[in-house]
Amino acid sequence: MAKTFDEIPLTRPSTPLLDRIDRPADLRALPREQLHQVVDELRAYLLYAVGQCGGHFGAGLGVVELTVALHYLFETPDDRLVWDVGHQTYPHKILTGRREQLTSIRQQGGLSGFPNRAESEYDTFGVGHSSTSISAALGMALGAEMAGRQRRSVAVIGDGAMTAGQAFEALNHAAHTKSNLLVILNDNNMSISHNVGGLANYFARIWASKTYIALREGGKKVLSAMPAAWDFLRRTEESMKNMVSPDALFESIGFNYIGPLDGHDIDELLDTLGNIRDLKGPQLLHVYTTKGKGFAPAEADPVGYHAINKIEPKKKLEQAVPKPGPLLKYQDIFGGFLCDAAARDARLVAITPAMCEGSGMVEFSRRFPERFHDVAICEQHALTLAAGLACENQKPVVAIYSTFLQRAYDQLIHDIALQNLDVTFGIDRAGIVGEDGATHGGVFDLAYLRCVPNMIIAAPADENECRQLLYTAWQHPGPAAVRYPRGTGPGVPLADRFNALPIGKGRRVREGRQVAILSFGVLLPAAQAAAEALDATVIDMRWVKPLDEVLIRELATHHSLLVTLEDHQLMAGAGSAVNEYLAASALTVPVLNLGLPDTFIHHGKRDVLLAGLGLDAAGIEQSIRDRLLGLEARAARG
Ligand SMILES: Cc1ncc(C[n+]2csc(CCOP(=O)(O)OP(=O)(O)O)c2C)c(N)n1
Ligand SMILES: CC(=O)[C@@H](O)[C@H](O)COP(=O)(O)O
Ligand SMILES: [Mg+2]
Repeated sequence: MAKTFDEIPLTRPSTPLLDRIDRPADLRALPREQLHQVVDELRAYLLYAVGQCGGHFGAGLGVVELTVALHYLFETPDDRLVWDVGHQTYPHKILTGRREQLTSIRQQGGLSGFPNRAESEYDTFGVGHSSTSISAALGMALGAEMAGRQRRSVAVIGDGAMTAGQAFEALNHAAHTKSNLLVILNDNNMSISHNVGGLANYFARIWASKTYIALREGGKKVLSAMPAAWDFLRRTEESMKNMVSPDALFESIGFNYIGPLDGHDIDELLDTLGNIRDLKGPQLLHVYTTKGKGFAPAEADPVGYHAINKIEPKKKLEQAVPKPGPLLKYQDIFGGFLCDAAARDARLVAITPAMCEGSGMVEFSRRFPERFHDVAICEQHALTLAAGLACENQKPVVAIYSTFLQRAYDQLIHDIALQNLDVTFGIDRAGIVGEDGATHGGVFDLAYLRCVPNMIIAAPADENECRQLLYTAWQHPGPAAVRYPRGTGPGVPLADRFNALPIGKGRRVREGRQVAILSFGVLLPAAQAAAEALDATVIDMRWVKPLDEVLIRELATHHSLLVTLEDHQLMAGAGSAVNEYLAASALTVPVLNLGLPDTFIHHGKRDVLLAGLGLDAAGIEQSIRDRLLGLEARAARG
């Protein structure tokens, strides 16, 4: 039985076997009997390492045995192992040559928090957004077949990730191609929240039936001596089997279903995987695991321990679970808006694709359960569901991370904007998100929203403006989006009352001369600091669409340099919108656009990354000074 822990070790545990494993071949050289010790050492080291640096926690603990078994029986990296979401791959990274770097994970210059092809040959596919693993693994299987290569292809997907449409698109196609593909369903009955939906219930019933079968097997010996009782059980068994036959769903679409197995029984895993790894055609192995396995507090609170902060020495364990601080997070501003607006208007209904906690919706879900919908990891469904609600004159709000909204772009255009339906988007994690890195960057939403007719888009500068702009957007009788970042604001007090702000109107923050800084969103404080040094005008633009064109025209007339500032890709962002207006209006004032360059911004601390990109006060000031010098030099040349 695997060892369990009730504290996160603050000193590195002794891991003599693990220390000898610098790549899976070293693991495979060990006798099978030693794998129990490898599992215990790997779990102990994982606890220690994540305690040292913070990061995703429960999911990795839940796949320690599975990771060992997979790298032991499959010839990785030649056999392709594709993880889904990838937040559970810290054990995988430890076994594939990154044990000593694990404490650098999610830090600038350190390991990525997800599999990354540029990081290791064992990271066969870059993930971070869920439900892509089966498609990718099938593509690899087909690719190997085309190349005449004999290699195995394995996708490891969680029960949460399995709720997304793309997972079933891939299952459907795999059944069609009949490729040699192993899909391992890692079922811990958890998403980040508790998993929801018919699929989750189905999986739970399978497990219940497993218990039933164990009872039946156990009972057979006793009952067979009691014909009447045995007859009753057999009749009951028929009805139970129809209700919970585990293979019904997957077998009926063309997969050979195996399981469910105890995903923490390394011997059962090794035996089963050893038997099925060379079976032909699409196979689905269903394993049951516990999120947070082996660490009692995480097993008891898999939501709270989905990710943890770095454990500060001498601080108690509870410091590990992220707790609210003195400043409000933007997600909490959003949650407060939802509750206050819902209390006034029964038409408010809120939807999240499996991000209830991260979107600040826990209180709303408790106070208004009948108007709260966690639709599982189903962003496309979330948006069209909102469209349907709007058709019935409800006023739906979709809470969605900027990066995950990318997955439902057609639904936004085709189902909502084209029909000009009254759907409000609370777009969280807009801008650089920090430790989650490039897969989670919320840096494209202005580009992909701005060009959609009927959309209006707001970018608040602080907590109070966020609340008021959310209310304004929600009041608006059409598609409206408000984007705000991960983390806390500058501490601006919230006005109790809702106060709808004029749509498309900016706010003068500082009167200056020569230079006007047009700030779109939360970089306003940095703009203000730079403006003090430059005696520049500062505008909180508030709206990316519609732009405050009257204000821009006035600024262009009275300043010799306009500077746009945004936490978004420069290409097609808010600055581009200003440029387009100036060009269309034949206004020739010089413009300096400040924002994110045309590259992916990898993991690190958000503020440090922003400073590194020249988007802190010093960087903004320097960029403006450099541009002014350039203008002066050009003027001097005549
Ligand atoms: C498209 C997409 N939507 C949402 C998320 C956020 N997210 C990360 S992990 C997770 C839960 C995944 O559940 P499961 O696959 O069961 O993995 P577990 O954490 O239970 O091991 C979610 C919703 C994501 N990564 N990608
Ligand atoms: C793996 C994944 O996609 C989520 O766990 C994500 O990391 C959550 O991000 P936040 O921490 O910003 O809520
Ligand atoms: Mg799960």
